[in-house]
Amino acid sequence: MSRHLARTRTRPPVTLALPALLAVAFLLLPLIGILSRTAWGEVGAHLSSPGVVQALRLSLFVSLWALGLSLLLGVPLAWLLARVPFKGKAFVRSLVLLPMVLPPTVGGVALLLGFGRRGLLGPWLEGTFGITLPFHTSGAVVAATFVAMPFLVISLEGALGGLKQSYEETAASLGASPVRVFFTVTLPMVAPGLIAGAALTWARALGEFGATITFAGNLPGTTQTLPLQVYLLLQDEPEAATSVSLLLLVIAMAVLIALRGRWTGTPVAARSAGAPATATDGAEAAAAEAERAPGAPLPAAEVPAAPQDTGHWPLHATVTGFNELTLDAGPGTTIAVVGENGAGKTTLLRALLGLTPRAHAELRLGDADVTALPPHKRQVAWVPQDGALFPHLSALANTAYGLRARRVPRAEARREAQLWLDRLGVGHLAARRPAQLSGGQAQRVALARALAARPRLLLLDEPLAALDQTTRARVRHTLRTHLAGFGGVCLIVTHDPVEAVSLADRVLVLADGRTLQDAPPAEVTRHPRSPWVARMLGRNAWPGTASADGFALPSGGRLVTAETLPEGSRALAIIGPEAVSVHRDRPAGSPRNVWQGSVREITAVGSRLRVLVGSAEAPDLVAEITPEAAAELGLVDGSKVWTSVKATEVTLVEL
Ligand SMILES: Nc1ncnc2c1ncn2[C@@H]1O[C@H](COP(=O)(O)OP(=O)(O)OP(=O)(O)O)[C@@H](O)[C@H]1O
Repeated sequence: MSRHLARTRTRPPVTLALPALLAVAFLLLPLIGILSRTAWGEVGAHLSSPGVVQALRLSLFVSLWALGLSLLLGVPLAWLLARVPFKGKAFVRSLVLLPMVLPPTVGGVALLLGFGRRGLLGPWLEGTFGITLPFHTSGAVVAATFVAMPFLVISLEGALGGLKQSYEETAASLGASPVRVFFTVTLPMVAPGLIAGAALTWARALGEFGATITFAGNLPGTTQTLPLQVYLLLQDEPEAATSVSLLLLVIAMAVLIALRGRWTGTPVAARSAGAPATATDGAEAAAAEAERAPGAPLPAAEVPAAPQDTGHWPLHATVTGFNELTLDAGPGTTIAVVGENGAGKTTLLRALLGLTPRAHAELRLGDADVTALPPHKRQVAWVPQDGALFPHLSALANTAYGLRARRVPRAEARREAQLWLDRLGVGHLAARRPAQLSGGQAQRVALARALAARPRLLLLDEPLAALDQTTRARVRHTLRTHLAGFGGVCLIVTHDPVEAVSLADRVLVLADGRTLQDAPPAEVTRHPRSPWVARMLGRNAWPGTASADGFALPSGGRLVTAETLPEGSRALAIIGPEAVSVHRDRPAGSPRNVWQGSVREITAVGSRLRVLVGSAEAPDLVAEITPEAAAELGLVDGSKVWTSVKATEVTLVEL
């Protein structure tokens, strides 16, 4: 394999390879110079001389302080730049980067004019705190911090930028305050970027020269750090200077090799950092689940008692902005939210969470008006599409997260979390990290985590979308069982008609952010109010106008119907695919709607076939027939057929 790869690897063009090699040589030569001129026998003596030891100690002291200050100031600054939109952000970012491109001596002059004795802040610092920065070790710290902090800020900002915000938003929906979210979710998840930035910052502070000598001076034991020593030694003892340079070189190289380029802000890679394995790992995940028999949901009789608030939380919401709608639902109602792409489903959920300025929700849960509350105080739990399990926490710690955020003692929170995991059939996986779970298992843990947070409103954004068919059916069953005991309202965004019809008590159809239909599944299936919903539910839906003798199609065709609507009213004619008959020859008999056409597509749905027939006389029509019937008719793509629909099988829905 590797030999094959070596053979197929393309040779880089000489015009690019040559300058690149020259660049490497250009960077390498000075290092070779140091190595070749080092008096290896005397390195020990040079590095242990009192002056060097003193400078080394001072360098470590100054660089560690500079690192501490950079962390203290730079971490919040990086967070602000990455997370908060504000005016002048480009200017602040340029300001952060400035010390990286400014000649360090110019930086030193600027520091003198800012913090020096006669600088802007100097007299105040001296008068109030008795602090004089120049010619003092604290001055060396300030100079080192000035030049080194940008490395921390850009590295961390890059890492924060690559972190999906759904983790932090989910944490907030589980009740964690912004500060708690920052320390328990954000920081651990960007730890590689933070560590890399910190290492670079420290290395840069250790090597700082120009700003220090200009601003803090070159006083032995006070501000004379190792790089300043090198400069002095170069004049009197060049060999000692080479030995000290070698030391700094080794430290810098060691830091860079250890980081292996990570400082440029590598985002947390989905799978490796612990995002759940998508269950589209398919058969493998399903097989793994089946194999772990203890993972099957518990039969209702064996389900441990729900450790949740036993309250009942009706919902009343008035949403304005992109979404314009009012929603009322009794406790325990499950509502499927459906609509075309861009209809405003996610925006509605985010408005209820208080997470978007694009829509505003006046929200009442039970007796409490939570409109003015921030997301973490609303008790509205959210399960985003990918589950957003925190990759650095075990399934148990993930599930206990909401309880811990509500200050439930650790032991109690873990006990309750374990109960929820047991209820959802994943109790045996409590110790696993999300990366070690299949998609179906991860979704159950995400659901357990949301329910354990004792929400009063539950929002599930396409909870089963990432799962394969087998796992999807199993998790749907689990979901139905456990939503049954939930005392609040549950909104499930879905594109899957089976999910909408089988899970929900009501289907809320959105179009352009508004309610197009809000009715029980049976009613929506029978009387869909838009062609899109009808098609989503697998039905034929033809828009047209009611006429005296039936239904007029815009193309000029006519439909014979048993029911009638006031003449001229706009309506949808709904025809179930099972009500469409397919024939080889023109059918004779009772009054029927009959069209001639040709088969455009045949697809399998479960044990039946759906046949799409195109016709010049009527819109496209889908028929559902058995494979045996299809074989008898000899149907293939392009077959000439006749379709018929009884007048009594056409339902008219006034628009
Ligand atoms: N942050 C945003 N800024 C501006 N417009 C946005 C933003 N987020 C969404 N939109 C727009 O708002 C509309 C509704 O988006 P939303 O994500 O709520 O739709 P959806 O029904 O969830 O769609 P989908 O089924 O594709 O997920 C879309 O037209 C979308 O382009």
